[in-house]
Amino acid sequence: MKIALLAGDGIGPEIMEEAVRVLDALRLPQVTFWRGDVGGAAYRRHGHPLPEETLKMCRAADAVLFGAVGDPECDNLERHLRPEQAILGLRSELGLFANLRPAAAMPGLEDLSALRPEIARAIDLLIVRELNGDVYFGEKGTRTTPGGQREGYDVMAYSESEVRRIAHTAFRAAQGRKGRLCSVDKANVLETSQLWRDVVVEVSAEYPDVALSHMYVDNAAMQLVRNPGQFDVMVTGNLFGDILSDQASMCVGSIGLLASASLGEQQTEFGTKGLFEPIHGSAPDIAGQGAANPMAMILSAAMMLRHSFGREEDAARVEAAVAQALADGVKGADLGGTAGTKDIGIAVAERL
Ligand SMILES: NC(=O)c1ccc[n+]([C@@H]2O[C@H](COP(=O)([O-])OP(=O)(O)OC[C@H]3O[C@@H](n4cnc5c(N)ncnc54)[C@H](O)[C@@H]3O)[C@@H](O)[C@H]2O)c1
Ligand SMILES: CC(C)[C@H](C(=O)O)[C@@H](O)C(=O)O
Ligand SMILES: [Mg+2]
Repeated sequence: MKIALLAGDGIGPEIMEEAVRVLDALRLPQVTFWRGDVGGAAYRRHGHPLPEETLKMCRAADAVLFGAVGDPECDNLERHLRPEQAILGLRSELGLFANLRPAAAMPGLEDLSALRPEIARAIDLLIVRELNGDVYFGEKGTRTTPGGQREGYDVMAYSESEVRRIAHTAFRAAQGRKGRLCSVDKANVLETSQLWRDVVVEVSAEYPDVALSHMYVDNAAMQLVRNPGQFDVMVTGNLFGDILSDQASMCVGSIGLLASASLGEQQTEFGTKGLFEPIHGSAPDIAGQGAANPMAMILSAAMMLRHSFGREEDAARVEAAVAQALADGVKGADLGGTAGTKDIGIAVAERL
């Protein structure tokens, strides 16, 4: 099992260390770790946020464990050299079009939520976010209007094949859960969304056992706070999924808790090749302080064990250890506690 570790920027290296601690503690057979440079750190060393050797390493690996990228000192670089281009580049180069972002309340830990416990208790949802298209990857640039003003533009587009393949992923996910799928779009305004909705409806004919509903994204943002328990699987585009998943994290408790899997179609001898990362970023405001919560990173490693290595039992062990650590009061500052990054990693490893 070849795992590429890309720690990246800011809190990335701190949280990655704790995920590796937990993986080491599992004593998995035949694991090889490769370490690669990515993001602002890679730009400084190699002049590019996604150096060719890092991409090569990721192509050769069975799975990629990714920390975070983003560095305020790089915010004025030309866009193609900015740290964020590394994660966007990996997602598209590796064909990772399906981003699974689960958000579930942990029993007994509903008081972590920013919502009232009786509302938070019911949260058990999965956001299926399309990851290779949308306004992220359309033509973009700046130009001058006829009136002489500067104008920025980013083209939003989805082709029907892009929508179809993520719809299949979402329907299949719903079949394995409670059988409900809510497609989130902005079809009342956007042509891209109308096509999205039409294609999702077409695909639904193949899944008569899944109850499909549609919701506009503004309403979905409101419903996530009003009654998040109504959702089972939500499927949406790249931009809406990015925003809604950060919001969902606070419904559970903290952005430091939410993991993700980015999957494509490539199979390895162990499972589906994927990239696994917390949904949060490099958190420059707390980087270097040992204050970041590594749980989202550790839970991303659990998702890797499940999806890329078929090790469901180990994945469940890690998830249970995280829940137990929280139940025992091991909380980072993001959850109002005092535990540091390393304390949390050690506490999880001890509870495996
Ligand atoms: N996939 C990625 O690598 C990724 C994701 C999101 C943002 N980013 C990048 O990260 C940089 C910072 O972006 P941002 O501030 O908007 O988002 P962020 O997710 O990095 O941080 C938002 C807030 O949440 C806190 N936070 C995030 N993760 C935490 C953790 N594990 N423990 C405790 N607190 C945590 C931060 O301290 C900050 O206050 C930017 O450069 C952005 O582009 C990268
Ligand atoms: C860093 C950025 C490109 C990224 C995204 O927008 O996809 C991040 O916000 C995420 O959620 O993974
Ligand atoms: Mg995001």
